[in-house]
Amino acid sequence: MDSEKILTVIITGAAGQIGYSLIPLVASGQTFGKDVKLHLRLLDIESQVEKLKGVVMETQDCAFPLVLSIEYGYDPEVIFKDADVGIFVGGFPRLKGMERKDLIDKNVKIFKEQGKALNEVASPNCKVLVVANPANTNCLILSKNCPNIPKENFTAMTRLDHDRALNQIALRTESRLEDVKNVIVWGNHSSTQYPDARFATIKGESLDYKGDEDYYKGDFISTVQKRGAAIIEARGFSSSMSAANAASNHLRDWYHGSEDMLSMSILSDGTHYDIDDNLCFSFPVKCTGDFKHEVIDGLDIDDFSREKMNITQKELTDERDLGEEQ
Ligand SMILES: NC(=O)c1ccc[n+]([C@@H]2O[C@H](COP(=O)([O-])OP(=O)(O)OC[C@H]3O[C@@H](n4cnc5c(N)ncnc54)[C@H](O)[C@@H]3O)[C@@H](O)[C@H]2O)c1
Ligand SMILES: O=C(O)C[C@H](O)C(=O)O
Repeated sequence: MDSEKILTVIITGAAGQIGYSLIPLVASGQTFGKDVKLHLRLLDIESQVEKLKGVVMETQDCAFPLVLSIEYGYDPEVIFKDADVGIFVGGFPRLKGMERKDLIDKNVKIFKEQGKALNEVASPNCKVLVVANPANTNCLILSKNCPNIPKENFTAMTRLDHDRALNQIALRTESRLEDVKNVIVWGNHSSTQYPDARFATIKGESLDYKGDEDYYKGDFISTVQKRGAAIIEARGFSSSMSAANAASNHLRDWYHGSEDMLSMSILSDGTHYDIDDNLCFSFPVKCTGDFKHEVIDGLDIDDFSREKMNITQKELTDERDLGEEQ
């Protein structure tokens, strides 16, 4: 008989909006499967522990059969113990009037401290997904402070942008979402990202990119780039249901593997698409199962795309340099 599969999964920022949508996806088995039992470890800051307690009570009341135990608290060295998977949702939010630099300053401190705790107490095979913004730079900082865990175990979330791009193409071409494949989001999870529809397919046939080039080089890109801001404008809060869904999709496909071309932000090593090393950059990837992924190399990069990739690379380089000043 196979031994029971058990994962210890930590979620930071668990008292927040995304946490509230993400916990049921993970705990119900939608993320890792119905045959994987879970120890849930939930972290938030000290002032939010009472709220987190309420979230824990609700999670208990869902009576999820897969959940073996739940622990919660505000000390990363306690909560990160033996973690197999870390989902980093908690961070300092951008407040009115804050510059990007202020946001990076605040989050560098958090991700340095959490990286050190992860390094000390998590499983050395721990797999990481960073959601909290600035997600790519937070992920880079986390990994730099966590030398015991291999670099390929660190990812940041551009899956929401990827899923947004799929949806825009389905709407534009009046296709079913399940028929649209092979979009790519390059670069940063920010308004400089480059959503690239050149290789997209519908029911296995190439998208008519050339026939609608003005749209795919124009409104398509800006709609996906600005979708997060449009949701904040409409809802008064940043995306949380769709962000939690994307986090779950990212982890599901990373764990189980997928036939699809997906977008994941990973730590660059300088060998893919002339992107510098030492950045957390979103690439087209193939997930091969058991938390393994490979960059899909060899796609043609035309002048238009290179220009877009350079813009987002420059932003990531600037963010990294700002972070390193701390
Ligand atoms: N990558 C993406 O696609 C994507 C999409 C949507 C939102 N986001 C980002 O995800 C993050 C969370 O969004 P939300 O809507 O859940 O925000 P939220 O403000 O509702 O929740 C964030 C939670 O994090 C907690 N927190 C703050 N500092 C912490 C720390 N040091 N340790 C642990 N917890 C801490 C807060 O107390 C709060 O409970 C934000 O940074 C947001 O910008 C990313
Ligand atoms: O929180 C934000 O700034 C937006 C969020 O990252 C999103 O893409 O919805």
